[in-house]
Amino acid sequence: MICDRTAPPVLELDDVSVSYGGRPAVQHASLDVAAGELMALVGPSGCGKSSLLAAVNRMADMIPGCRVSGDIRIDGVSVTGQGVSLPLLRRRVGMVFQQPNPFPLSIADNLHFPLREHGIGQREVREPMVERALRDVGLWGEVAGRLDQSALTLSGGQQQRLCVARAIVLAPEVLLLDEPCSALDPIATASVERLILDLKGRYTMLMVTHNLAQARRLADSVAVCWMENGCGCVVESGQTEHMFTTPGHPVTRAYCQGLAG
Ligand SMILES: Nc1ncnc2c1ncn2[C@@H]1O[C@H](COP(=O)(O)OP(=O)(O)OP(=O)(O)O)[C@@H](O)[C@H]1O
Repeated sequence: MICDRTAPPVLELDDVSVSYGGRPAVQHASLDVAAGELMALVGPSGCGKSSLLAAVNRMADMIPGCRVSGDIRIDGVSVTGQGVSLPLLRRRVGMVFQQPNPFPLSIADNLHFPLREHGIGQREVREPMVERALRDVGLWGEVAGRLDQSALTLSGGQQQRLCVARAIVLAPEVLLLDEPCSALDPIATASVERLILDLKGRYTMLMVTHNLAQARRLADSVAVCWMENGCGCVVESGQTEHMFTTPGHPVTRAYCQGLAG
């Protein structure tokens, strides 16, 4: 599947603001991510990129003093209200963090664990799901003979690909990636970038990156966050090549050409 911009977006952020202890961090952010699209969220440090990701999967709910307003919809249904099941939301929205963070369990159990947590109790049902996820991230050939070994014995790039496998084993509708390569060396970065390219079209992804060249290499679309009046905002979003070659906003022009930020 190629990303389909004619269909209604899978992920919508509609006038989203996030504050901590009453202090605004990001205000009035609106974004649409189409089915199968990879959108890169770029911008200087502190302009609220991670806060927006935390609003989508409601990790923000766990941060004392953090308040999110506006609406976030997945497949047209709001995920911001009181009645939303957070376990179900976490199943629908996978997340990969900057630092590879496999559980201190075996390679296989890193994937069995979330499946068990979400009620898939029978090992014989889980096993093919685990294998499929490991194949999807290109790890199966590397780990098939050592599934019982600790995940911590894997290299950094393998650990991050395992974390992607853990995020997709539950077949989420949306995948959030928070600087997924920034803690990796160039070789591991290349392997994770190849994986992200491979997942494009199959998952709807929102990825924070500081690496503009990476955003240009990987993303279908780019949203630029910026600080205005001491608070983060999204100044412009659009298709990647347009954002790098003919952006509409002077901030985008300066940032994407490396003149600011
Ligand atoms: N748990 C928190 N408590 C208080 N303030 C926070 C918290 N998390 C983030 N902030 C503040 O919110 C603002 C936005 O931070 P956020 O981490 O979302 O920005 P970012 O663009 O992702 O930055 P970076 O690129 O450095 O990761 C910053 O001023 C930050 O200090």
